[in-house]
Amino acid sequence: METGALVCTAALIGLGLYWFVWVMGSAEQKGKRAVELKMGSISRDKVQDKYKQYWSFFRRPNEISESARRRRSPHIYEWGWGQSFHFSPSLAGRSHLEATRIHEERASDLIGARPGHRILDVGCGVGGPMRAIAAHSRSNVVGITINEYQVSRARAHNRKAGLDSLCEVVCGNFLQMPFPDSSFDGAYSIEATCHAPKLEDVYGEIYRVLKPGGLYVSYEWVTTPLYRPEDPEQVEVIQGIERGDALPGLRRQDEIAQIAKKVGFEVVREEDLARPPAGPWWARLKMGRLAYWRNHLVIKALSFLGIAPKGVADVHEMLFLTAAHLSRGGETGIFTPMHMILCRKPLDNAAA
Ligand SMILES: C=C(CC[C@@H](C)[C@H]1CC[C@H]2C3=CC[C@H]4[C@H](C)[C@@H](O)CC[C@]4(C)[C@H]3CC[C@]12C)C(C)C
Ligand SMILES: C[S@@+](CC[C@H](N)C(=O)[O-])C[C@H]1O[C@@H](n2cnc3c(N)ncnc32)[C@H](O)[C@@H]1O
Repeated sequence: METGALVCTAALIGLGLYWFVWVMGSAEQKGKRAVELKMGSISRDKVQDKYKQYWSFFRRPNEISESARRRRSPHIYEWGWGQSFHFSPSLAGRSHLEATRIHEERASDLIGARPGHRILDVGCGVGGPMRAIAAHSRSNVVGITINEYQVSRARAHNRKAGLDSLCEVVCGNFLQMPFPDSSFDGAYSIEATCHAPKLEDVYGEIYRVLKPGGLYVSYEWVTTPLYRPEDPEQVEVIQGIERGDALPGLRRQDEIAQIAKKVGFEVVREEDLARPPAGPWWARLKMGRLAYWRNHLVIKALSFLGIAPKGVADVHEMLFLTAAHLSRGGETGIFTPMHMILCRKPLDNAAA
């Protein structure tokens, strides 16, 4: 390349990086530097290995190690999406942040969280929902996540938001929770229990730690009755979602209540919150198409310059593809990430 062209290219990359890293900041925290971009709790030199391990998981799902599962959630989510790792119906005249908060407060209202209550957040991520619910209900929220990096992020965000007296975060497996029986007044899970290989295992644990009479609400990722497993195009979409989001396999909508009942819950209400008149939850993914390309180019440049760890660009590309599968699943109505189920642990009859 000629010297002039080289200088121009370098200047363009430099300007682009400056604009993105210092001017744009993250989805939720303007001014945060993209150079802080790292892959959850994975050290920078291991990102590429973990990316390969991630794909091999789909060939040998039973062999994935505990440490690999702990490290699956990438920091790209927080950087590109915000502190709440879930979808919400879009609302006319409201920002994504507002729509997200409203979707979270709805869960809090459904379980009747109030001051003095001890509420469990199953699979709490970096705590976006936990802070919204604690602030809205003034209840004490205890979150559990298997990802150590998320625990430290969630605790830091709680302190920063001045909510650390109401919010507590525990590192642990929601299939074997370190809590005594009947120790919570209510519980919720937002787009997290889809990670459990067997839903009855996590629902059984939630049932155990809830007090009799306590309510539990979950927003589940499921295929809808519109899904036709004999249609190869639809299968490609559903498998793309499962692969891209490291899921053990999506459940059918009609399986959820059966499983809840099987572990002992009474099912109070069930509703797909994505159905009209709800606005499309996937709109946010579609609207960001330009932004994906911008992020992609910057990540490529950061990797090339050695600022971002190797493998981030691969993860980003995989997420880009996943976003297309998710949007398609939403548009065709064969998939929903917000099948709401509200359950109650029956009152202890023996004690009555
Ligand atoms: C509930 C889960 C996570 C759901 C979502 C929070 C994430 C699913 C797909 C993710 C993303 C896709 C595209 C990325 C984009 C290419 C990048 O430039 C910026 C980040 C994305 C928008 C990213 C953000 C998080 C998701 C929407 C699963 C794990 C059960
Ligand atoms: C998509 S994120 C949703 C996070 C959060 N509910 C939110 O909406 O921001 C899924 C969460 O489930 C957690 N998770 C997955 N498997 C888990 C397990 N076996 N035990 C505890 N947490 C788990 C992940 O670490 C992550 O925090």
